[in-house]
Amino acid sequence: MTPIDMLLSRASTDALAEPAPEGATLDRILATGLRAPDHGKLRPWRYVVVRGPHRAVLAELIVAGMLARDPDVASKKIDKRRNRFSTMPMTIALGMHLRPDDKIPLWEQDMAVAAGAMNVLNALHAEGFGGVWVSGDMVEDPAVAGALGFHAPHRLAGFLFVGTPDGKPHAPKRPDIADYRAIWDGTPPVFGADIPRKERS
Ligand SMILES: Cc1cc2nc3c(=O)[nH]c(=O)nc-3n(C[C@H](O)[C@H](O)[C@H](O)COP(=O)(O)O)c2cc1C
Repeated sequence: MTPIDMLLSRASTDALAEPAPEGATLDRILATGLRAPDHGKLRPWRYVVVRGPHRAVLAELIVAGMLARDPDVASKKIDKRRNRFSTMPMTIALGMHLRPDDKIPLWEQDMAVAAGAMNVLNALHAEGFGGVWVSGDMVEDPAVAGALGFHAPHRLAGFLFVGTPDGKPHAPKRPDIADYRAIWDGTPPVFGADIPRKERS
């Protein structure tokens, strides 16, 4: 598979089984995150790997936050979240070590973290693993972020669920690049993606 075929074939999935990457393989995968563009060399990426019995501890923290925010939250919702966080082979909390007073704007720091996460997802795929980036109200929960080591202004950007894809094909239909690229001719381009389907020729 060429490198571009590898990038084009990556697909998010939460249908994940053991094994998840470990040791030197995991470090190599995470090291790709640190190759993301990073204006000002602020190095905002932080990865917290949650494995084994600690998954259930994180799941309970997340559930406690859900109940604190809404004591009437549906038990189905709680069960689903508890189950996901305690059974995914591995969760990687995506931390953002942010510097609000730096001359590099915060949005650029956020983007460096996002670019790093994308590299990690691609590296997982390249090594035969899989994953998905998830978020939700727990990302904003200071108790969850604090337990993982992030106190304001530092914060979470979400979680990667990581493991080995369950074997079923994960090949979602992708949009056509023709609708998302333009060759600029000096006038503002109109993208096919922004034209309602029924109005497209
Ligand atoms: C910051 C961020 C947060 C996301 N949060 C969720 C989420 O909570 N739940 C979810 O199903 N997908 C979430 N997604 C989308 C998935 O990660 C994924 O991109 C989507 O399912 C499409 O799959 P693909 O990556 O194969 O295109 C999030 C993506 C990003 C970038």
